[in-house]
Amino acid sequence: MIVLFNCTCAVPTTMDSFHPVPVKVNPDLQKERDAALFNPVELTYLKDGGKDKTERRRRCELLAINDPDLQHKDISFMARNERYSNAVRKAVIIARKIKEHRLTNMEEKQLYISAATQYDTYGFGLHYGMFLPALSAQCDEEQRNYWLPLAENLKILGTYAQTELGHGTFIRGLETTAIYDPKTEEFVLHTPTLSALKWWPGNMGKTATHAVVLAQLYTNGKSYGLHPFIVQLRSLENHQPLPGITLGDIGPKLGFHSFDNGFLGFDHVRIPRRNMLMKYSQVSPDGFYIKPIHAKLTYSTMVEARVTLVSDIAYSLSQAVTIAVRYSAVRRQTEQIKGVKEPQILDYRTQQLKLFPYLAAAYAFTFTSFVITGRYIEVQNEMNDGNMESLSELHALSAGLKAFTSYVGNEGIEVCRLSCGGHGYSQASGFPELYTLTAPISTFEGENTVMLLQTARYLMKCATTAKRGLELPRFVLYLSQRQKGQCPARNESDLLDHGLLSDAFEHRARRLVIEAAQKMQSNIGKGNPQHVAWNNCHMYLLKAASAHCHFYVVQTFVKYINDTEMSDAVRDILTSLCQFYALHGIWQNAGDFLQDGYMNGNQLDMVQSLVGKLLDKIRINAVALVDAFDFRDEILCSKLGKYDGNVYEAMYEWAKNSPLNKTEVHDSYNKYLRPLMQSSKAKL
Ligand SMILES: CCCCCCCC/C=C\CCC/C=C/C(=O)SCCNC(=O)CCNC(=O)[C@H](O)C(C)(C)COP(=O)(O)OP(=O)(O)OC[C@H]1O[C@@H](n2cnc3c(N)ncnc32)[C@H](O)[C@@H]1OP(=O)(O)O
Ligand SMILES: Cc1cc2nc3c(=O)[nH]c(=O)nc-3n(C[C@H](O)[C@H](O)[C@H](O)COP(=O)(O)OP(=O)(O)OC[C@H]3O[C@@H](n4cnc5c(N)ncnc54)[C@H](O)[C@@H]3O)c2cc1C
Repeated sequence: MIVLFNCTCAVPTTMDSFHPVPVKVNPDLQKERDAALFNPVELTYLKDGGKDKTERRRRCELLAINDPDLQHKDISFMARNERYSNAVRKAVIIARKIKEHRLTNMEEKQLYISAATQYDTYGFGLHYGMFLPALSAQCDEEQRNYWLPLAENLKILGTYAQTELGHGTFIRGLETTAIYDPKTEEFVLHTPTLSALKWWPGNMGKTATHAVVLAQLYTNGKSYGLHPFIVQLRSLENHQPLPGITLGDIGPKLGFHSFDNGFLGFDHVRIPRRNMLMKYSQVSPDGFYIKPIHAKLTYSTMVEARVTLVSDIAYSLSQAVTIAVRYSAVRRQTEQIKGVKEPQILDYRTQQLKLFPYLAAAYAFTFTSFVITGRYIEVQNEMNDGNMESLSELHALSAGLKAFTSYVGNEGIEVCRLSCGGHGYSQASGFPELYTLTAPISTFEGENTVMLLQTARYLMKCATTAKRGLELPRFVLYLSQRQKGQCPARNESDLLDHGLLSDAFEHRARRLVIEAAQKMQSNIGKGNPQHVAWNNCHMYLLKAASAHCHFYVVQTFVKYINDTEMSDAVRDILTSLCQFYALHGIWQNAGDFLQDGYMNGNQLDMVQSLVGKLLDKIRINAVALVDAFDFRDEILCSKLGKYDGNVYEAMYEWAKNSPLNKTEVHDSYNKYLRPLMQSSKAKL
């Protein structure tokens, strides 16, 4: 009874509709599309950066979606071994097809990969996501010329091995050592304790042949801290671990079932001196150490990854709201008037209050990801010219935004799942994979609390700089400006003003940053050492960092609408969405706006009333807003979020494919149930 589930044949698509023309669209969904006040394709073009970019994206996605070699049964029906094997099989095909389709541009490659992997992890995720970036960023020219062609042509497969069993956050505490031996001009890599085993790196358990390993460098008897080394882990002949190397898979996890997160131990493994990545720091043949121009350049791979994760979260949250909004438009529940059709659940205010904040956040985070990616490229160019001035700023911004957006994203995906009732719990909904793929973003690439505290650390320094009247970078300039007294809103229409809303978030961020700085000062004033004062002030610091990020997102949303050309209809709906994002944020954090008297009870009443009124405006356009994300069914992988809205038919077809339905009578009947029931003497 098993059928190949993902084999949806491509039906010709028109320019405006990326979706195959369905035989029958659920009438409720059609009604929503007909009633929308803007054309979603215009918003799609805007989000993609232009009509030609949308067309290019669609072409890349269709190349993968229509490829018979990439089809397989639904991963929900696969056991872990099969899933791992399928992910590796697909990764190999993807690599071949990228060449065949001549996809040389990085963006096109990524689009193709993400369409080909659908809602599973990519079998070479760490190779492309961290190994190659680490080599690009940390190799000197000679090393680049040697290693990059090998890695780019998949002659070697890599991972990024930093975290250990005993330490993930506190990387200065990592225990793996790399001791230089000038006699042989080699480093000796060693795992001195159980807690020093590398633990977690993706694709390390079974796939990788090489790793960028982060280890404590010792030369001439002195310790110089964490440095990156490229190490061969497995034979290129038979894939066996090399002598002195212990490798394995760390076992099943909450999700990431297709991924071989691994462990790795070294027993005095020797590597050539030039396997230390030497762009920023070097060890000469006689063991002389040359230090980098900035102490934290070793950490740059993580900064790049955190920037990427903001886009990843925006993408996942957009998928979640697409599923939940479409489903809420076709699902009807609870008769209100006897004999009259039950309402669409999307009409319930509570449903709107669950979904629309995350719909707005999905757009807000998408625009934020554009800005932070742009800033990353600028700073990268400065750094390539030897100017490290903005590295701290980029670290603070990327760490904070990765944490802020992933908290909201994880929470949003779970709320979307809950909003779909029982069906949200089925694998058919797509939510279990979406949730478990996105959940660890709050942990990896820097645990979220720790990341927000890094942002707070930077903000505390800025608060001191501002107090001294010295210049601050653009994104924290507001800290040197004076508080503006009370919120000037007199009526609801004032509260819809984007400038006023952005000012409110600015005021809150500045107040909370200054408050945290004062708390730190008074704690230190009481004689506490810095680290004790820091711990005592965690609750203020976390709030300050979070408020700063929230302000950054609101400000970015406002600026995007002000600075971007768009039709009046699209501007109108994005304006409402931005107002809603900001007003809902004020309503949810009312205490912060009331605490210092910036807003009063009357203004808060108006905020709440506007949140209610904006629900109506978004309600009419909700389906069009999620259609504008432009996810094909093959990418969304959800029976609840199907473009045609024929949810029940799809769920029934999907359930029939469950492996338990292969036979009418399951083996366990003859093995267990029959003996139990037939041996029983008990009378009915
Ligand atoms: C990810 C995209 C891949 C896409 C592929 C998709 C498929 C694959 C799917 C999933 C892939 C998952 C991949 C996951 C990988 C990982 O998780 S890799 C491991 C990540 N680990 C971490 O992020 C560790 C977090 N910890 C740290 O970064 C640090 O320990 C720390 C918390 C920042 C503290 O560092 P340290 O103790 O050294 O520093 P401090 O004393 O606190 O601070 C000293 C000063 O340095 C500044 N600083 C810290 N970090 C940076 C940085 N990165 N850049 C610049 N400056 C930095 C810090 O603020 C201090 O500054 P100050 O002295 O001026 O105040
Ligand atoms: C799916 C997945 C994939 C991964 N892939 C990789 C990979 O490819 N390569 C790799 O090297 N690593 C990888 N990791 C590891 C990951 O980077 C770490 O788990 C992460 O950095 C968090 O570190 P930790 O586990 O030590 O958490 P811990 O630091 O032990 O966190 C536990 C708790 O302690 C709190 N805490 C810790 N320090 C502080 C502090 N200073 N102040 C306040 N609170 C604190 C945290 O907030 C948290 O609540 C992966 C992890 C996962 C889950």
